[in-house]
Amino acid sequence: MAQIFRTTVRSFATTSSRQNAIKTVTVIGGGLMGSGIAQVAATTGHQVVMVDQTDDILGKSKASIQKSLQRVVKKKFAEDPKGGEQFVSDILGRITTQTDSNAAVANSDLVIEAIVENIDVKKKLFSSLDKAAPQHTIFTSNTSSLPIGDIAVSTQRQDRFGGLHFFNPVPMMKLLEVVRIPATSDETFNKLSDFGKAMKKTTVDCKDTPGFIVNRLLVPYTIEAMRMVERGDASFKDVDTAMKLGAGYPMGPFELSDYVGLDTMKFILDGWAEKYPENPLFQPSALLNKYVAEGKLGAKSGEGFYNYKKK
Ligand SMILES: C[C@H](O)CC(=O)SCCNC(=O)CCNC(=O)[C@H](O)C(C)(C)COP(=O)(O)OP(=O)(O)OC[C@H]1O[C@@H](n2cnc3c(N)ncnc32)[C@H](O)[C@@H]1OP(=O)(O)O
Ligand SMILES: NC(=O)c1ccc[n+]([C@@H]2O[C@H](COP(=O)([O-])OP(=O)(O)OC[C@H]3O[C@@H](n4cnc5c(N)ncnc54)[C@H](O)[C@@H]3O)[C@@H](O)[C@H]2O)c1
Repeated sequence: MAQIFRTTVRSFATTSSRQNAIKTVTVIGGGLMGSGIAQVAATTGHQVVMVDQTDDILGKSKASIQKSLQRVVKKKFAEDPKGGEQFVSDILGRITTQTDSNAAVANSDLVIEAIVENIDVKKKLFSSLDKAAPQHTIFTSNTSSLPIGDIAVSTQRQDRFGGLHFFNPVPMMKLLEVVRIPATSDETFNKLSDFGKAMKKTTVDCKDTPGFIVNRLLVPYTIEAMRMVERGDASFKDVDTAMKLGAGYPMGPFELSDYVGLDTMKFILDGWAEKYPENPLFQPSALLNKYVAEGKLGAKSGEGFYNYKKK
C-alpha cells in the first residue's frame, strides 16, 4: 500500500512538475487561431506574449479575445457581473503584445507559431527565432497541412521541435493534436502533452504524417462529399442534413468547409496533391475550385455554399 502511495505521489510529482515546465508562452500570429490559442493559454494561467505584424492587427486580436471571453462570462458569471469583470481583466492581464518576434521569445518556455500557411515564411521565422530564443525554449507549429519536419529543418533545435495542432474555434474544441518528428526528444514530447493537458485539452499523439489524424480523415471526407454533389448524386444541403442527423456531426461537410474557409480547404488539398500525386484521395475537386475562383470562400467572404450576408 505504502509502495503504491509512494509511486502515485512520485508520478503525480513528475507530471505536476512537468506541467509547471511551461509557464510563459509566445504565440506568433494573432489571427483566428493565434488569438484563440492565446486566450486559452491565458485562461489556464500561462503568461502569454502575442505577436503579429502591426499594433493595429494586435488590437483586433485582443478585441476578438475580449468578445469570446464575454460569451464565457455570460454563462459562468450570469449572477456575478463583478466576478465576470475580474475574470476577463485577469485573463487579459496575462496577455501582452509585441510586433518584434525575436524580442517576444526572450523569456519564453514555448513558442506556438500560428502565422500564414506558407512553408517559406514559417521557415524564415523559425530560423530567426532560433538565434533569439533561449536554449530551453520549445518551438511548435500549428500548421494544418505542412510537414512539421520540413519546418523544423530551419533550426538547430529539432529535438525541441514539435507540432501543436489546435481546432477552430479554439476555446470550444476540446482536442489538441501533439505531433512529434523523429528528432523530437521524449522530454519535449512529454512537456508538450502536459502543456496541452494544462490547457484543459484532451491530447492525442500524432506522427508527422499529412493532416496528422483529424485533417487526414476530415479533408478526404469533405472532398468526397463535394464529388458526390459533382456527380449529381445529392444536393449539398441534403448531404449536410444527412451527416448531421445520420452521423451526429455538429456541422455537415459543406457547412464545415464554409466555416474553415474554401480557400483553406483548397490550399490544403492542392499542397497534398502536389506532394503525394499518387494518392487518389488528394485529387482536386472541380466544385471546390469553381467556388474559390468565384471568390466564394465561405463565412469570411459572406458567401460559400451558403449565404452569410445579412439581408
Ligand atoms: C482546418 C484546421 O486545421 C482544423 C480545424 O480546425 S477543422 C474544424 C474543426 N471545427 C469543427 O469541426 C467545428 C464543428 N462545429 C461545432 O463544434 C459547433 O458548430 C460550434 C462549437 C462551432 C458552434 O456551435 P453552435 O451550437 O453551432 O453555435 P453557438 O450556439 O453559436 O455556440 C455554441 C456554444 O459555443 C460557444 N462558442 C462558440 N464559439 C465560441 C468562441 N469563439 N469563444 C467562446 N465561446 C464560443 C457559444 O457561446 C455557445 O455556448 P452555449 O451553448 O454554452 O451558449
Ligand atoms: N483556420 C483554421 O481553421 C485553422 C485550424 C488549425 C490550424 N490552422 C493553421 O493555423 C495557422 C494560422 O491560421 P489562421 O486561420 O489563424 O490564419 P489568420 O490569417 O487568421 O492569421 C494569421 C496571422 O498571422 C499574421 N502573420 C503573418 N505572417 C506573420 C509573421 N511573419 N509574423 C507575425 N505574424 C504574422 C497575420 O498578420 C495574421 O494576423 C495556419 O498555419 C493554419 O494552417 C488554421
